[in-house]
Amino acid sequence: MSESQGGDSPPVIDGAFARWLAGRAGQLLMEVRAEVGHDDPAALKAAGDKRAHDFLMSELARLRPADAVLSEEQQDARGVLAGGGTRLDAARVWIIDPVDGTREFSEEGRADWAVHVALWSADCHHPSRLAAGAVALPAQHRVIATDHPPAYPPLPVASATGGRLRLAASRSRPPAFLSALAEEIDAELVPMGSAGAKIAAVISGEVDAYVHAGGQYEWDSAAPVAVATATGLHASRVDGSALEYNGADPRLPDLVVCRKDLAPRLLSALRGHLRVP
Ligand SMILES: Nc1ncnc2c1ncn2[C@@H]1O[C@H](COP(=O)(O)O)[C@@H](OP(=O)(O)O)[C@H]1O
Ligand SMILES: [Mg+2]
Repeated sequence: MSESQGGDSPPVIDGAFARWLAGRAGQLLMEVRAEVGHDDPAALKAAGDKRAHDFLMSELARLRPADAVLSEEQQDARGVLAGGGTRLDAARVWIIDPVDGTREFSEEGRADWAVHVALWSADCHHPSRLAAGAVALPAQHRVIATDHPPAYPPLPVASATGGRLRLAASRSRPPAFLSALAEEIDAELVPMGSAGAKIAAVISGEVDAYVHAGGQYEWDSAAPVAVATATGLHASRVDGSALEYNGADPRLPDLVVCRKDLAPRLLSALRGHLRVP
């Protein structure tokens, strides 16, 4: 059931639970799209955000009551949890983005938007401490998750035949240096919405890498980074340092996700574009 929406009853194992939760929120978002329509994009965005957020929050409260949650709508690290303490004292924190690629969600025909559900655990040995994660891509009819990580991506045809690399980039806010970087490594830019959809495109081998800088938050990348890492891909800050989650400040402004073979070349090229303090 690795690409399915999950079964009917909520799974006990966290990775399968993340898949179940993200898949169900995705189904709700498809219903919202059908009900509200695309005539008023702002109304559709607001309705989708609310329906998916309310569903994720109520299911997490019902099925994982002892865990904390970090989401776009609930990011205050100092907010006291039901059992006492704050998110920063919690052993387990769900990092969720009810709709990633909100703009694309509101645009008719676009499939580059996602639901993100990740679990940060103080006990996890990986530097990111992401113990589980799922990315639902409802309009692509798939959910990818850490319980059954997707296979390591094949070389995209262009790369395998010596053609240009393909770099996924934000449609609206690509890093200022990206065009120069792409030229330097002979890559073409592939504009796409949603961090989750872009990382899913790296995982499937549709593109070679996703590079972002200039602003983003933990919920934009936690779930897809959990899946990419479980798949065996490289995921780091653009300076090569580790991605860390559940910080007091949820800003996590940059990242690069790519195949392991490409990481040294991409990080070396990126170094030339980073401002050294
Ligand atoms: N410069 C920036 N500052 C803050 N958030 C940014 C950003 N660039 C991208 N993001 C966020 O990262 C996600 C993917 O962006 P993009 O589609 O442009 O690649 C979006 O999340 P949301 O859709 O959840 O708001 C977007 O808001
Ligand atoms: Mg987002």
